[in-house]
Amino acid sequence: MSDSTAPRRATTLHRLREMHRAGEKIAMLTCYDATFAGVLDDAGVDCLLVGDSLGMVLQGRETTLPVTVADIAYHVACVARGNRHAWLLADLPHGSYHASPQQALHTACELTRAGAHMVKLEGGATWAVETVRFLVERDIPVCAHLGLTPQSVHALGGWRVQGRQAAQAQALLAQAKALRDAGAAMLVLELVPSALAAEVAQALDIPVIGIGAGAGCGGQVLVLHDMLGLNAGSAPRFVRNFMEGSTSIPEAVQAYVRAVKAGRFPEEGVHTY
Ligand SMILES: Nc1nc(=O)c2c([nH]1)NC[C@@H]1CN(c3ccc(C(=O)N[C@@H](CCC(=O)O)C(=O)O)cc3)CN21
Ligand SMILES: CC(C)C(=O)C(=O)O
Ligand SMILES: [Mg+2]
Repeated sequence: MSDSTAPRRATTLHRLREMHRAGEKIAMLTCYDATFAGVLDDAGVDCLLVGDSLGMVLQGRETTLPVTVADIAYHVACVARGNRHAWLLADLPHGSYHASPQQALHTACELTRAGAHMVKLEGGATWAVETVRFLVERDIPVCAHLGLTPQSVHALGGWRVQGRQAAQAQALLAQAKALRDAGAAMLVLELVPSALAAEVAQALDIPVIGIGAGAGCGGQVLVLHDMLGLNAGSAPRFVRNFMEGSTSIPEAVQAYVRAVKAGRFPEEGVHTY
């Protein structure tokens, strides 16, 4: 934990690497507007992600696939106005980076113009690795995303845990290393068994941020609405409602940050696979 008397500085990529080397867990939440950006930033959330999950939680769609670059850019601009310290990531939405590295660069620049510090893209196939390299060579920080990649939900056959079979697990580990070698500065691992996530996190020197991937990761991310209990009944198992035991939203977000930093969330066997 940093000295609470020192003025808080903006979270940079350099600072995230320092935190990771020092073993401090990184707390990330999704965020889609200026008011919540201020609340999350004040509560000590290190990274805000304008996720394409906004298609589901804000737009009411069944999947993230219909989300456009304009949708993400609009919410990035909103979040950037309310944020003061947090590192700001934006998802590259479905179909906005698959055609070519040039298309990915064009999309990434739209989002950096809107205020994003880093872009996140899904997948670990050769084309995705090449796209990561292309962006990083042009000084755009990139976060990779493996495991359950929601933009592939139809190809994967649903919201299913990934990497349960040994061959799948080895492929995921190899893809993670290739993405790191291509310059990805962060990796999100979604819905994978805890043991595999811990193995990946240990094999890489970059922060691995888990969602449904166990406490062996270098940090955690949740969808904001889920951790505020707004998805009750239909929330996946890896979600914890931090409004339980809190009397306000800022308090719930602080509880999330504390639980992540202390390694108390996620709990093995409760929120894990
Ligand atoms: N509100 C929200 N939260 C999320 O975490 C989220 C989204 N939306 N949208 C995009 C994806 C979809 N996600 C999901 C959705 C459902 C499950 C789910 O029901 N999983 C089962 C496990 C299935 C298995 O064992 O293979 C579960 O019981 O948790 C998981 C992730 C994660 N992402
Ligand atoms: C859940 C996170 C990792 C995400 O990609 C999103 O919110 O879109
Ligand atoms: Mg996403």
